[in-house]
Amino acid sequence: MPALNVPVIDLQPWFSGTPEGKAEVARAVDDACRGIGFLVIKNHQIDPVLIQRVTEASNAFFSLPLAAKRKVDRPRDDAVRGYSAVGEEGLSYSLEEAAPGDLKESYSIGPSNVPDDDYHRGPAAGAHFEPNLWPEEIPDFKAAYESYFAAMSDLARELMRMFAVGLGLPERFFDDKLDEHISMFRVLSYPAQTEAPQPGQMRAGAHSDYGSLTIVMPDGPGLQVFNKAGQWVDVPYMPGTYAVNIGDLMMQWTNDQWVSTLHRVVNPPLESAVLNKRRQSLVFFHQPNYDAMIECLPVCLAEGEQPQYAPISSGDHLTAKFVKQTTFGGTKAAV
Ligand SMILES: O=C(O)CCC(=O)C(=O)O
Ligand SMILES: [Fe+2]
Repeated sequence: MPALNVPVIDLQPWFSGTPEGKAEVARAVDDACRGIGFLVIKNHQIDPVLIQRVTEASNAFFSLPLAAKRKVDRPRDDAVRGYSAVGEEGLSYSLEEAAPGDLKESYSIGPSNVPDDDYHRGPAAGAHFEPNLWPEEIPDFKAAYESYFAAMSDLARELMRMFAVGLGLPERFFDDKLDEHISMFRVLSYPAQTEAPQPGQMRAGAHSDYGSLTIVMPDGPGLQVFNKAGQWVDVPYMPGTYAVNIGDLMMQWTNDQWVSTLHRVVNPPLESAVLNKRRQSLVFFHQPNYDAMIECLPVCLAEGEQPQYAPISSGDHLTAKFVKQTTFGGTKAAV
């Protein structure tokens, strides 16, 4: 019987480092990834002061006048950097569903301090190491975002180690496929709603994520996940915890043994002064090195079973998702 609700997993035994503690956490993580594709983690070791700094820098950015935000506008469809305004992205486009744009604005960055060599700047790198944009109005913005990106990269590597142990692989199996990861960090700001949304319009429409895993720090409820019984259930909101989910790439790597689940962010009740307020979430989309090959893990194949997917590089997998979105959405693609 798969899990129908999102489990809360305490990572302390993993970080304490005993073999039993690590095995226990890895087993719980593996169960969650098979059953519902989502977990909430506590004792994740991320400094609350850093979370606060990024939160405040983001509050300051989204409070700027639109013209100031437009100075760091997303440069191109294939370059997810900088600012996107309300309604410019629709996550459900990736499902080939026509729906109005999401009721959110966002700011995105990728890796910083990228070396000027062929691997990072040559044609094979495509737009994966596109330079970041920085709003000059907020002094701590760049430092806070870069530190947070680095902290998330470390946590994601640790989660991938839990994944490896949970799947029965050596703990460091994924390490060399992540050391040049092409992840994205996005802060999403969902404004308080002043009028009823259009039919089908949400803060974030139903979608699955693309990459290996996503680490989300919301500042309030609203995130829901579609479980194997066909019900939308709330992801437990507990201040200070992260929601983690796996993306399509991880599902493919495990030959569908793990599930990349549909999720969405629902609208607040329009009339409620308490619940209808701006919602901000810090979202880290982890994506392996562009040249890492995503090829059915042998531990995920039963004897005589065939892989369901042809091997593909992480970079091509991501690019294919963007192409699908821009083609269908006809507007700037979301992540
Ligand atoms: O804001 C959230 O809680 C989640 C957003 C999300 O699922 C996404 O941007 O992919
Ligand atoms: Fe998502």
